Amino acid sequence: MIESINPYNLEVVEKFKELTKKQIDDALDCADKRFQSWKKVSFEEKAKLMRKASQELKENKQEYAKDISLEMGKPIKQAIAEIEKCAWVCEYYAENAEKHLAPKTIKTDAHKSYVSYEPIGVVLAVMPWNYPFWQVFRFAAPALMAGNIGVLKHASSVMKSANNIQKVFERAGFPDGCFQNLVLGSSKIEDIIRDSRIKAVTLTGSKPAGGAVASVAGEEIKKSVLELGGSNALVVFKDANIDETVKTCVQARFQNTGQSCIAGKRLLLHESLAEEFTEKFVKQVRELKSGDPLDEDTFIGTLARVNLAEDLEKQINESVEMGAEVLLGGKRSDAYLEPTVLGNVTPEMPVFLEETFGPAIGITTFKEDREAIDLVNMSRFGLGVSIFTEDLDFAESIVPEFEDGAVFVNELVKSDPRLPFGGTKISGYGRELSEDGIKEFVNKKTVYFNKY
Ligand SMILES: NC(=O)c1ccc[n+]([C@@H]2O[C@H](COP(=O)([O-])OP(=O)(O)OC[C@H]3O[C@@H](n4cnc5c(N)ncnc54)[C@H](O)[C@@H]3O)[C@@H](O)[C@H]2O)c1
Ligand SMILES: O=CCCC(=O)O
Repeated sequence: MIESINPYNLEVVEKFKELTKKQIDDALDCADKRFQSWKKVSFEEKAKLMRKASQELKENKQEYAKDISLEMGKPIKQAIAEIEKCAWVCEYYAENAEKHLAPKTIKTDAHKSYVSYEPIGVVLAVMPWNYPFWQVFRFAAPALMAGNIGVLKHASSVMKSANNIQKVFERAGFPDGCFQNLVLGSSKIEDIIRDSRIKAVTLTGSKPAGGAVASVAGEEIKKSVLELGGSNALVVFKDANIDETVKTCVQARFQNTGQSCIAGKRLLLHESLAEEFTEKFVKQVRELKSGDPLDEDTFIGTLARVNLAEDLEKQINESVEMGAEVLLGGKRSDAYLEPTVLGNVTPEMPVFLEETFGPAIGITTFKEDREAIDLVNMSRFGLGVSIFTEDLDFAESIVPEFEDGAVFVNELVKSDPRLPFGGTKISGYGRELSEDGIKEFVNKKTVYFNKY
């Protein structure tokens, strides 16, 4: 059985029976058969269904959000915002997919030559628990609009949300088999990737999971997209607007109780403003309200599982043993970890070197701009970086210096359906969202006409 456990009170939310071999086979058959008809459906018809999915999400956001909060401890207001963002991505692709995938004429010596973007078939999505709806919708909306079929292997701890996502597409009127949730543990993934009915795989999650999935896909010569972890830096240069930057950095680190791949996890402060900034930052973090995720006023919930809070506590304790100073928090109770701020953090410490997936941040100071850039690039991760300065020309001049998939100036790194999203280095490869995202799982077919 697969279990969802409420991390706030440790009660079982629901149990789910894993699919049998025969049920998996039937689901893949259904998906494969559906592809034969779905690939011929017009953009207009697909867009109509995708807009219905958006409507369904908006009309029932409370119901879906409550299950997210119960399964992984996300504060309810943030869970509702997640559902609203899913509605947005559905609308975005309903509106733009046809434009993104319009054939592209290329002038050559041919009578006519162009590239057409065609669906490839059934795509497996292996997804994490931190944004149980959003991670899936940002794959599913473009995939379905491109004419592909989606099968989902979600994190075991959010299986109710996974079933709810299938329900959204069913309620919207998508034909059977367009999108199915497979109730499975990760040990079954290898066989599914190797199945000839699966044409490609996308994984959002950790490096070990990404490596395991990509190796199998590689052996089978199947396309993969990996959206993995991050350890984004928040770099505050000496001329930054301190009050605005403090607010943005608190959001960047502590929203979703710190469980976001693109959260700002390393705070790099110019030494000239470090004292004032740290004082204001710690004050605002202290004011964040922890509590029951179902309470509208709660901003910090629990982590999604007790072991995740234990892992983070260990990273904090080891960093403290190496010389970091606890400026706030640091204590854990079951899946709850106090919002934590550490000072005197150096690059050898776990909170700098590793990804910290929860409400904790380490502060490191720098003297020279070059030193800040080097500290950012020192990370093995490369998802994104936020830089804060009033001098936009300076900001623009250093953008090429960063090795990350995204640079945000005076803003936290965030995902937006209109912009490509993805990383470099061990944060993965490929892009989601925007035109780049929808073009990951299509056959870019070269068409060439000669005329005798
Ligand atoms: N880049 C992004 O967009 C992004 C977004 C969210 C989370 N993440 C990352 O995800 C991690 C947290 O999520 P998580 O704990 O659910 O990650 P995880 O890697 O443990 O799990 C992600 C998914 O992969 C599956 N999985 C795990 N091990 C596997 C294996 N060996 N073979 C096949 N499948 C396997 C899981 O069952 C789950 O469905 C963090 O590192 C975070 O940064 C990245
Ligand atoms: O966890 C990573 C993705 C979060 C987001 O897209 O906002």
